[in-house]
Amino acid sequence: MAGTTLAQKVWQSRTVRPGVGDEDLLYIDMHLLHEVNTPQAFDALRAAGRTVRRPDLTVATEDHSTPTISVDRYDPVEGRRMQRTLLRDNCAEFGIPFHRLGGPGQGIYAVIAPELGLVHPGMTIVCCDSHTTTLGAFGALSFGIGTSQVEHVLATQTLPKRRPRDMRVTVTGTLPPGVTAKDMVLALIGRYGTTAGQGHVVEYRGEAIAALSMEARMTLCNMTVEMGSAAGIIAPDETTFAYLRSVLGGSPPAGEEAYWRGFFTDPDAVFDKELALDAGELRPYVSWGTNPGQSIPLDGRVPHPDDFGDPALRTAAERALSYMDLRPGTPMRDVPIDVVFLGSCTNGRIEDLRAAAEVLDGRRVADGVRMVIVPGSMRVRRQAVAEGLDEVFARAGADFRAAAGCSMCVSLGEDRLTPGTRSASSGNRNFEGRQGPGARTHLVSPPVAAATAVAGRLAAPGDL
Ligand SMILES: CC(C)[C@H](C(=O)O)[C@@H](O)C(=O)O
Ligand code: SF4
Repeated sequence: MAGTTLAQKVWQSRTVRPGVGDEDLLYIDMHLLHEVNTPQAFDALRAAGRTVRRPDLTVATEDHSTPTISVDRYDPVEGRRMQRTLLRDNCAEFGIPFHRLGGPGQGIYAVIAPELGLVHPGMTIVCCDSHTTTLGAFGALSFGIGTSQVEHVLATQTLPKRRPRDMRVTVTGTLPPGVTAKDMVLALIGRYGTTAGQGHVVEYRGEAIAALSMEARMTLCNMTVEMGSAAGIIAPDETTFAYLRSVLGGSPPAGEEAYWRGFFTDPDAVFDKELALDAGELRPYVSWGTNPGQSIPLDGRVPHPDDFGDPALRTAAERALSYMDLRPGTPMRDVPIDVVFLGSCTNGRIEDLRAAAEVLDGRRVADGVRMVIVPGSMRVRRQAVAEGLDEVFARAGADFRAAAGCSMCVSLGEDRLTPGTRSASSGNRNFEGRQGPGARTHLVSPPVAAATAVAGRLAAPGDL
């Protein structure tokens, strides 16, 4: 019999009842909540007269619709105020720990969970958010769920789920300097498409993965969902254990680390699908279209719809070029940018801010360009200030926000772009209207975001 994959090992260890129909009943080790998509779940819970089964395994934060200019800024939009009030009240009623805007542990759910030491190898983690895949970087099985599933997990701490298939992406070689995990994942989706991972948990392995920091691994797993995947996962190694020791404040409880070390793929395990990538070949990537798969190297040119053999891809390219107002053949480096956004659960962690600061140090954001930097969490913000990055940003003329949240990654709060504005964003989605109706988004890495702000057009640090 073939060996077992990492994802299957976690799955098997968390199955409380196999084969409920075509689904297994999984135990959920950590349930994260934010203000979007949760009020209805609490209403349903109340209506059924139920309580929250394990409030101690549930953690809430406000992140999506919150202001970032200051932690106590009044939000004039009633719907947004209401959403936040409901989360706060629901958490108080059911005894769920809640991280209020500006609180020391507050930030984007996927950024704070690892910082708070809530994410360990072998866990099952869910949240009402597609980018929950981020946390697979720790060797956990971590996936997004819908509102009715949120209710189920709140009530029972379990979730019926069909077992996903196994896919593996092997990344060999070494990333060239200035090329990041963001470029790796944009290249992967650009090459294999936005449905390549459908129905699969994607395990990343290979020397290029082993060389990545935890932050970079989170970037990679974060965008794995943009490949259509159910989850991304990376086997824990010394890098993982060192991170866990640092957030847990010393050594983990006795026996814990030995348990974590059991979560790896057996050498003879068989995957349903395998892809490969050579990190050594990669360059900075940038999206030109309206889905993350429409990405090419920054030194490339805007493609022509006729370049796509598949009629569906051709039609999508035509539509994207029209929305993005781009002409085929234009060098990507010639595309001027109005706004640069650095932040999000993809690239709003301390390493991302450091990478941008390195580029911005001693330089200025170009005239007519606005650069907004939003920390992924208050902890990230404190660390950035401790390292003096706030001063680098201020000297460069960038706007480093006081409060943490999703901000301009999505336009659910007051941070949004006006129609026709073209942005370089370190987020993960470039869908039509993502940053505001009619706004045009180019996905980039943090160093490219910073270099673009300085150049006023899409650029890599080497171009400055
Ligand atoms: C609002 C939320 C449900 C959504 C998600 O599921 O990912 C958002 O975070 C996003 O990135 O589009
Ligand atoms: S930062 Fe962006 S991608 Fe991440 S949870 Fe918020 S809106 Fe979604």
